[in-house]
Amino acid sequence: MSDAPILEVRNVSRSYRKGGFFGGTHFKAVDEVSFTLPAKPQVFSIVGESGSGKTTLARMVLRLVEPSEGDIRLLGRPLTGKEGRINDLEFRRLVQPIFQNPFEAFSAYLPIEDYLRRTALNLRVAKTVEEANQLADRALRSVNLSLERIRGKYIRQFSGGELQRISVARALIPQPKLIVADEPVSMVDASLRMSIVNLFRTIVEEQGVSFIYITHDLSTAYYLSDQVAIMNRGRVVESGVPTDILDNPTEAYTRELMAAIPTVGERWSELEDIGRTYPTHSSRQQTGSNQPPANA
Ligand SMILES: Nc1ncnc2c1ncn2[C@@H]1O[C@H](COP(=O)(O)OP(=O)(O)OP(=O)(O)O)[C@@H](O)[C@H]1O
Repeated sequence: MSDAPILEVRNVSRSYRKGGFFGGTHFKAVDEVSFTLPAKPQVFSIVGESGSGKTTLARMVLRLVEPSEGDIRLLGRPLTGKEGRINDLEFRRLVQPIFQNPFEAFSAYLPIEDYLRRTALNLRVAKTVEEANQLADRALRSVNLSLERIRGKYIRQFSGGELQRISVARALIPQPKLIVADEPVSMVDASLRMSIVNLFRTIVEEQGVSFIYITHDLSTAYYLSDQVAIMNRGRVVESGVPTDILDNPTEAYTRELMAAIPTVGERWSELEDIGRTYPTHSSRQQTGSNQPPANA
């Protein structure tokens, strides 16, 4: 296995224009952000309020938006620029997205199995339909589904939670190194959120895939992550392991974030419940238990 970090984000900024063409000003949606995902697979969460720059940062890592300044490297190789840039096909095999709305991730007119097969063939990780079927089935099985179970079905025949699990399966088809998940559970029924979040953890541990988990939800970030970065107005204001950051926030903004979210009372009592029912990732590491909660 290569020792190169999976991802290095170095002093990355993205500017946009605000206001009219005449008299408008530029502002930085992302302002000199740096972080590293080491070679060892992990979940890195980026947490912040709406407008803090999380999606812009995710889109730069996904190469959907060009940084105005700075440098992003995947496995030591630049994502942008001319020298040694990873080509598009290779990039899409290495890095896969999961978006907020699973209903927008698939065509309404194509049976899901066709979509998954096409993903395998387009990414050239399968040469034949038979191989594509095998890859799709393997990916579906890792999210507790199978090709058999989705055969002939269209998106309207699935719930949001099932469809988001299929989005995870789609992302797993090329066996990527990194999945960038932007608010992946915010549109999923609350009762199913933990099962999807637990799935991410299992995928990290069993398949060696790293995750960037973008969320405004501190409780799932705390539970799931190896590292957390708190974003405010385009900047990372605090980062580290979740117990250090969220149990002893040093930044006023982090404390505000914990206090200002409208559902905060429920959130943090929910977190205490999570702690009781589901040990956090770091407490699991301490006890050596790797088991997801029985009811997740
Ligand atoms: N293409 C764009 N043109 C102009 N401004 C933009 C563009 N994309 C994002 N912005 C602005 O950049 C800032 C950060 O937006 P971004 O979507 O990255 O934040 P976010 O933290 O992901 O918020 P949310 O959770 O609401 O998606 C916002 O002020 C947004 O309006």
